[in-house]
Amino acid sequence: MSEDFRQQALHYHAYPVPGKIAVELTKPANTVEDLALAYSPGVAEPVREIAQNSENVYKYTGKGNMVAVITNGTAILGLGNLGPLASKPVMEGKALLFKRFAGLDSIDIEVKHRTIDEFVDTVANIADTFGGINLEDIKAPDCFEIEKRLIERCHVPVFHDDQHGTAIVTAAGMLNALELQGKNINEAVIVCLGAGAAAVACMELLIKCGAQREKIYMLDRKGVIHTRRDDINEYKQLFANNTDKRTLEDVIEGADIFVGVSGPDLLAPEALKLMADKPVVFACSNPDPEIKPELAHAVRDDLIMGTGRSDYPNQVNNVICFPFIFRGALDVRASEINDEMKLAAVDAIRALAKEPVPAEVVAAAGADKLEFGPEYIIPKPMDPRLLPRVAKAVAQAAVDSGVAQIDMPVGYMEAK
Ligand SMILES: NC(=O)C1=CN([C@@H]2O[C@H](COP(=O)(O)OP(=O)(O)OC[C@H]3O[C@@H](n4cnc5c(N)ncnc54)[C@H](OP(=O)(O)O)[C@@H]3O)[C@@H](O)[C@H]2O)C=CC1
Ligand SMILES: CC(=O)C(=O)O
Ligand SMILES: [Mg+2]
Repeated sequence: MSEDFRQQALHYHAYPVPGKIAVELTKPANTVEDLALAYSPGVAEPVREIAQNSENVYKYTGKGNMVAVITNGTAILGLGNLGPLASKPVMEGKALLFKRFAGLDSIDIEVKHRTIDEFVDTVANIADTFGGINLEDIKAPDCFEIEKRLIERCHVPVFHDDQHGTAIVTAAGMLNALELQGKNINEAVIVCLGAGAAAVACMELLIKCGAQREKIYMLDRKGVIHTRRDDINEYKQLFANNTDKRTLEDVIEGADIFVGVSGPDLLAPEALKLMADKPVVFACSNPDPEIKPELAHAVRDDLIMGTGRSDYPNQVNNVICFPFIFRGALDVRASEINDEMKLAAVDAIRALAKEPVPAEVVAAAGADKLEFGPEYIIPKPMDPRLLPRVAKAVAQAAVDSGVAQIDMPVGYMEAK
């Protein structure tokens, strides 16, 4: 990152007011009459209504349009465990994206805790305040247990974005990229560098989309995860491959797919050269990918490449999912975000990439043209069609799979 860009980023966050989000009022609060309605005595009326029937909270408060972004700061992007306070700009960033792309109000909550029990208790005890809980940047394996226990305890959808948001976008982009490369996910040999939150969820969803578990080679800091290792947790164990291969160089030879959800600059150009013809390389580590696109393209001209960043083509980043999946889930008051909803999001994102792109999106992307192909496998985050398409598909899937607690709103997303 250049010094100039670093200064720009710091300036953006500091001015004209510190941070990226604030609270806005939705009702007038100017006169004595306004205050009598907003506060005492008027506020007592919705209190009584909600106390009588808890569903009224959706009628009289902002709960149904509010998502909490909650973290402990243990896996901030690819920067690692820098603690709750340092994670705040990222969490405010997620809140900004919820509002900008899906009109959802969102607040960041950074939790200091000693044990998993303490974190789960903290979140479960405040969960009813919100329409949904977006867990963010919590390291593996803790994130798996935390999410499972919160889903059991909370009455609103709980979704760990780094797992499922990333997996949905990766699957959508991957299926499109493979189609362009003339390859089939069922036969693809897959290397996944990283064995944490994003890695495990991405590989599980690719398997649901047709990938074969035994053709996946997952690696952590110690190398390939294989059946003779005795130092792996139960989540890595699911990907223990019965192989003699031990290093990235061993497994990447002849591989069709590389998914990087690990850290910066971990894929050497020499290793990339060993992949099969027409490979797909998603170097998703943020802010610095496993290999820079310019380096990758310099050594191969037959690859399709994606990164997590906005400033390269093919941004494989959970921003293309989380605002829209929560919009759909909240609008039918889904009790959870299930596999049917996740797969509906994959299909909707995939399909949109194949449609002609509106001129304003092309302009906002700073591109001359955007057309389904190696440099455009996935929609741009600022594509306004993502909201109606993904939210509607997700809401419909929630209704069809029986987790929606209200009917699909009449004409839902049709005007958009
Ligand atoms: N583009 C996107 O939308 C997203 C990108 N990401 C990126 O993915 C990365 C991981 O995030 P997340 O899964 O949440 O974090 P976790 O902490 O849960 O997992 C990190 C994983 O990366 C592995 N790893 C770290 N360094 C190396 C290395 N040198 N060699 C091999 N493996 C390594 C760790 O290995 P070990 O288990 O041995 O510690 C661990 O398995 C981050 O860079 C993040 O920015 C994450 C979510 C979304
Ligand atoms: C994009 C994101 O959520 C991450 O890198 O952690
Ligand atoms: Mg994240």
